[in-house]
Amino acid sequence: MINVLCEKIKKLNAPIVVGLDPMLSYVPEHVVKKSFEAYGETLEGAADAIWQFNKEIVDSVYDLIPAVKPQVAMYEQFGVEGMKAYKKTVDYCHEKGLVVIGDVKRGDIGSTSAAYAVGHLGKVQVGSRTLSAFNEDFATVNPYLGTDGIKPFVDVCREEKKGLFILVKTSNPSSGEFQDRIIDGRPLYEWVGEKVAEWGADCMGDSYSYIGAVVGATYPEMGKVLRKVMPKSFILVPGYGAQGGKASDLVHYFNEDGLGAIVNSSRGIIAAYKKEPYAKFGPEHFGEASRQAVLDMIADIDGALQAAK
Ligand SMILES: O=C(O)c1cc(=O)[nH]c(=O)n1[C@@H]1O[C@H](COP(=O)(O)O)[C@@H](O)[C@H]1O
Repeated sequence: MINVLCEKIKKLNAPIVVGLDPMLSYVPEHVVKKSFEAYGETLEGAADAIWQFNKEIVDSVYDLIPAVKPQVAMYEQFGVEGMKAYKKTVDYCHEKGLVVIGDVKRGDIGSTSAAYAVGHLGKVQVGSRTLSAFNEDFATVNPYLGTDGIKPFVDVCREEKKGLFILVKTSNPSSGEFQDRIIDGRPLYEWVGEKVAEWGADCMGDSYSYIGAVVGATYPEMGKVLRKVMPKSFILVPGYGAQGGKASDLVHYFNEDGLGAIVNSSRGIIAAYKKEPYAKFGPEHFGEASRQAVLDMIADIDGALQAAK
């Protein structure tokens, strides 16, 4: 799947991923109203609203982008109905030819990680049948438990030709509390980055490992160092847009081949219609607002990469 991701990025000249993080407050009133009329003010009504919202956004942008990243928490808050909307979203994005990065941030002791890996990336044995549950192409994983928490995910990825993005340096303000602590003379995030490179070393696609990393856009100096620590790891870069990351900050996350990183924006794209300069589209045309925001993001990142050459 890492090869597919690289090919799509090259073909579209768009190293970006649209984060499908649908809070109910981002869904325009006319969409919510319709879902509530059909299902009432219930968890099912909310789940239907976020699914209808996602569908229109995906229909509006799928031809411009290689991948989407649904964030499971936004669905999970609506319980089982929300998780059904998550699964519908994953399947619909696949129908549209998109690579799906399940932002599930899992990771536990080995046996539990194995179950997470099977549920999200692999197949589960049910009597005589082998069935897919969520079936995303990549998953985000938390490495805090160490190698035996990661290995079951790597094993499933190898078997299924899927991939991981492992948290190395996160974009949030408190990420330094632990991640920047100096251990044996080096920050923890560097140790984790080195480990990601090691875990991914025998998991190579054509040019990149399918065991990738997450490094936030909000720490560009650290991103520059981590690019060198993990030269073959694809880096998922969240934090562009709503969290303040700028295109010029991101150029060092890429390798000289122009690949090696994929930049996420969630709120900046899906809630574009709520803010300038996209408010002119109005809530009725939120999909068109998202499309324009995607076009602008692609041009912004391309401009920064060209300027850095
Ligand atoms: O793993 C992630 O995707 C992630 C890691 C990180 O360090 N920071 C981060 O913001 N994310 C996710 O990326 C998305 C960012 O959303 P926006 O800030 O709206 O673009 C959310 O789904 C976060 O959960």
